[in-house]
Amino acid sequence: MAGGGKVYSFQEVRKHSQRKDCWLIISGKVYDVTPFMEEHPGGDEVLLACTGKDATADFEDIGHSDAAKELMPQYCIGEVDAATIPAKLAHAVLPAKGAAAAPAPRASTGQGVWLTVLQLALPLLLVAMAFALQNFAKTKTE
Ligand code: HEM
Repeated sequence: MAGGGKVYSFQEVRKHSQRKDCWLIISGKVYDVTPFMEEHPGGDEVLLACTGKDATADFEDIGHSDAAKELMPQYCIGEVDAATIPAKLAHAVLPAKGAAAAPAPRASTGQGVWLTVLQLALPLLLVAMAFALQNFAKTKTE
Protein backbone atom coordinates (compact mmCIF):
# COMPACT_ATOMS: atom_id res chain seq x y z
CA MET A 1 0.00 0.00 0.00
CA ALA A 2 1.46 3.30 -1.09
CA GLY A 3 -0.11 5.34 1.71
CA GLY A 4 1.33 3.31 4.58
CA GLY A 5 -2.01 2.85 6.31
CA LYS A 6 -3.00 6.50 6.62
CA VAL A 7 -6.54 7.05 7.95
CA TYR A 8 -8.71 9.67 6.23
CA SER A 9 -12.06 11.08 7.29
CA PHE A 10 -14.96 10.71 4.86
CA GLN A 11 -15.11 14.50 4.57
CA GLU A 12 -11.46 14.59 3.48
CA VAL A 13 -11.96 11.82 0.89
CA ARG A 14 -15.02 13.45 -0.65
CA LYS A 15 -13.00 16.60 -1.46
CA HIS A 16 -11.25 14.57 -4.16
CA SER A 17 -14.07 14.14 -6.61
CA GLN A 18 -12.76 15.49 -9.86
CA ARG A 19 -11.32 13.94 -12.99
CA LYS A 20 -7.88 15.28 -12.14
CA ASP A 21 -8.16 14.38 -8.46
CA CYS A 22 -10.31 11.34 -7.84
CA TRP A 23 -10.43 9.23 -4.68
CA LEU A 24 -12.68 6.24 -4.08
CA ILE A 25 -13.75 4.32 -0.97
CA ILE A 26 -13.97 0.56 -1.57
CA SER A 27 -14.23 -1.93 1.31
CA GLY A 28 -13.00 0.60 3.84
CA LYS A 29 -9.89 1.48 1.83
CA VAL A 30 -9.16 4.74 0.06
CA TYR A 31 -7.95 4.63 -3.55
CA ASP A 32 -6.48 7.54 -5.48
CA VAL A 33 -7.51 6.47 -8.98
CA THR A 34 -6.49 9.76 -10.65
CA PRO A 35 -3.73 8.09 -12.75
CA PHE A 36 -6.16 5.28 -13.66
CA MET A 37 -9.05 7.44 -14.88
CA GLU A 38 -8.19 7.26 -18.58
CA GLU A 39 -7.15 3.60 -18.46
CA HIS A 40 -10.21 2.29 -16.58
CA PRO A 41 -12.02 -0.07 -19.00
CA GLY A 42 -15.35 1.02 -17.54
CA GLY A 43 -14.57 4.68 -18.29
CA ASP A 44 -13.88 7.64 -16.06
CA GLU A 45 -17.51 8.73 -15.69
CA VAL A 46 -18.43 5.72 -13.52
CA LEU A 47 -15.44 6.36 -11.28
CA LEU A 48 -16.42 10.03 -10.91
CA ALA A 49 -19.99 9.02 -10.07
CA CYS A 50 -18.63 6.85 -7.27
CA THR A 51 -16.84 9.66 -5.47
CA GLY A 52 -18.25 11.22 -2.32
CA LYS A 53 -19.73 7.93 -1.11
CA ASP A 54 -18.87 4.36 -0.24
CA ALA A 55 -18.33 2.78 -3.68
CA THR A 56 -18.03 -0.81 -2.40
CA ALA A 57 -21.46 -1.94 -3.67
CA ASP A 58 -20.93 -0.30 -7.07
CA PHE A 59 -17.54 -1.97 -7.41
CA GLU A 60 -18.90 -5.39 -6.37
CA ASP A 61 -22.01 -5.12 -8.58
CA ILE A 62 -19.82 -4.96 -11.70
CA GLY A 63 -18.23 -8.30 -10.82
CA HIS A 64 -14.68 -7.06 -11.34
CA SER A 65 -12.20 -9.78 -12.32
CA ASP A 66 -9.28 -10.96 -10.18
CA ALA A 67 -7.02 -9.05 -12.56
CA ALA A 68 -8.93 -5.85 -11.72
CA LYS A 69 -8.56 -6.56 -8.00
CA GLU A 70 -4.83 -7.11 -8.44
CA LEU A 71 -4.55 -3.59 -9.85
CA MET A 72 -6.08 -2.05 -6.75
CA PRO A 73 -3.18 -2.07 -4.23
CA GLN A 74 -1.10 0.28 -6.37
CA TYR A 75 -3.81 2.96 -6.03
CA CYS A 76 -4.50 2.41 -2.33
CA ILE A 77 -3.45 5.40 -0.22
CA GLY A 78 -4.94 4.40 3.12
CA GLU A 79 -8.16 3.71 4.96
CA VAL A 80 -11.30 5.64 5.72
CA ASP A 81 -12.38 6.28 9.29
CA ALA A 82 -15.66 4.30 9.27
CA ALA A 83 -17.13 6.48 12.02
CA THR A 84 -17.06 9.51 9.69
CA ILE A 85 -19.12 7.87 6.90
CA PRO A 86 -22.75 9.10 6.96
CA ALA A 87 -25.21 6.23 7.47
CA LYS A 88 -27.22 6.99 4.37
CA LEU A 89 -25.37 7.95 1.22
CA ALA A 90 -27.18 9.12 -1.88
CA HIS A 91 -26.65 6.87 -4.87
CA ALA A 92 -25.51 8.73 -7.97
CA VAL A 93 -27.27 7.51 -11.09
CA LEU A 94 -25.65 8.18 -14.42
CA PRO A 95 -27.94 9.02 -17.30
CA ALA A 96 -27.46 6.60 -20.22
CA LYS A 97 -25.27 7.94 -23.02
CA GLY A 98 -27.31 9.92 -25.52
CA ALA A 99 -30.41 9.79 -23.33
CA ALA A 100 -32.18 12.96 -22.27
CA ALA A 101 -31.20 14.14 -18.79
CA ALA A 102 -34.79 14.00 -17.57
CA PRO A 103 -36.70 10.71 -17.63
CA ALA A 104 -39.44 10.39 -20.23
CA PRO A 105 -42.73 11.73 -18.84
CA ARG A 106 -45.16 9.01 -17.79
CA ALA A 107 -48.70 8.84 -19.11
CA SER A 108 -50.78 11.46 -17.35
CA THR A 109 -52.94 10.26 -14.46
CA GLY A 110 -56.07 11.44 -16.26
CA GLN A 111 -55.41 8.96 -19.08
CA GLY A 112 -54.74 6.21 -16.55
CA VAL A 113 -58.10 6.72 -14.84
CA TRP A 114 -60.01 6.52 -18.13
CA LEU A 115 -58.20 3.34 -19.06
CA THR A 116 -59.19 1.72 -15.75
CA VAL A 117 -62.83 2.81 -16.15
CA LEU A 118 -62.87 1.39 -19.68
CA GLN A 119 -61.31 -1.86 -18.51
CA LEU A 120 -64.03 -2.26 -15.85
CA ALA A 121 -66.93 -1.11 -18.02
CA LEU A 122 -66.17 -3.21 -21.10
CA PRO A 123 -66.92 -6.66 -19.57
CA LEU A 124 -70.12 -5.27 -17.98
CA LEU A 125 -71.18 -3.89 -21.35
CA LEU A 126 -70.58 -7.27 -23.00
CA VAL A 127 -72.66 -9.10 -20.34
CA ALA A 128 -75.48 -6.55 -20.74
CA MET A 129 -75.42 -7.04 -24.51
CA ALA A 130 -75.56 -10.82 -24.12
CA PHE A 131 -78.65 -10.51 -21.89
CA ALA A 132 -80.31 -8.12 -24.31
CA LEU A 133 -79.64 -10.49 -27.19
CA GLN A 134 -81.03 -13.43 -25.22
CA ASN A 135 -84.21 -11.49 -24.38
CA PHE A 136 -84.56 -10.39 -27.97
CA ALA A 137 -84.24 -14.00 -29.19
CA LYS A 138 -86.81 -15.12 -26.58
CA THR A 139 -89.41 -12.54 -27.57
CA LYS A 140 -88.95 -13.46 -31.22
CA THR A 141 -89.61 -17.18 -30.67
CA GLU A 142 -92.70 -16.53 -28.49
C1 HEM B 1 -9.56 0.91 -7.91
C2 HEM B 1 -10.74 0.70 -8.43
C3 HEM B 1 -11.05 0.01 -9.74
C4 HEM B 1 -10.23 -0.73 -10.55
C5 HEM B 1 -8.75 -1.08 -10.35
C6 HEM B 1 -11.05 -1.15 -11.68
C7 HEM B 1 -10.58 -1.92 -12.73
C8 HEM B 1 -11.36 -2.40 -13.76
C9 HEM B 1 -10.92 -3.33 -14.78
C10 HEM B 1 -9.52 -3.94 -14.89
C11 HEM B 1 -11.96 -3.55 -15.60
C12 HEM B 1 -12.01 -4.52 -16.83
C13 HEM B 1 -12.89 -5.71 -16.51
C14 HEM B 1 -12.36 -6.57 -15.38
O1 HEM B 1 -11.18 -6.99 -15.45
O2 HEM B 1 -13.13 -6.83 -14.44
C15 HEM B 1 -13.06 -2.74 -15.14
C16 HEM B 1 -14.29 -2.65 -15.75
C17 HEM B 1 -15.32 -1.88 -15.29
N1 HEM B 1 -15.38 -1.19 -14.12
FE1 HEM B 1 -13.85 -0.93 -12.83
N2 HEM B 1 -12.31 -0.66 -11.55
C18 HEM B 1 -12.35 0.05 -10.38
C19 HEM B 1 -13.44 0.70 -9.83
C20 HEM B 1 -14.68 0.73 -10.40
C21 HEM B 1 -15.83 1.37 -9.82
C22 HEM B 1 -15.89 2.07 -8.46
C23 HEM B 1 -16.85 1.23 -10.69
C24 HEM B 1 -18.22 1.76 -10.48
C25 HEM B 1 -19.31 1.20 -10.86
C26 HEM B 1 -16.35 0.49 -11.85
C27 HEM B 1 -17.07 0.18 -12.97
C28 HEM B 1 -16.60 -0.59 -14.02
C29 HEM B 1 -17.39 -0.88 -15.21
C30 HEM B 1 -18.80 -0.38 -15.53
C31 HEM B 1 -16.58 -1.70 -16.00
C32 HEM B 1 -16.94 -2.27 -17.37
C33 HEM B 1 -17.50 -3.65 -17.23
C34 HEM B 1 -17.82 -4.26 -18.57
O3 HEM B 1 -17.59 -3.64 -19.60
O4 HEM B 1 -18.31 -5.39 -18.57
N3 HEM B 1 -15.03 0.21 -11.63
N4 HEM B 1 -12.68 -2.05 -14.02
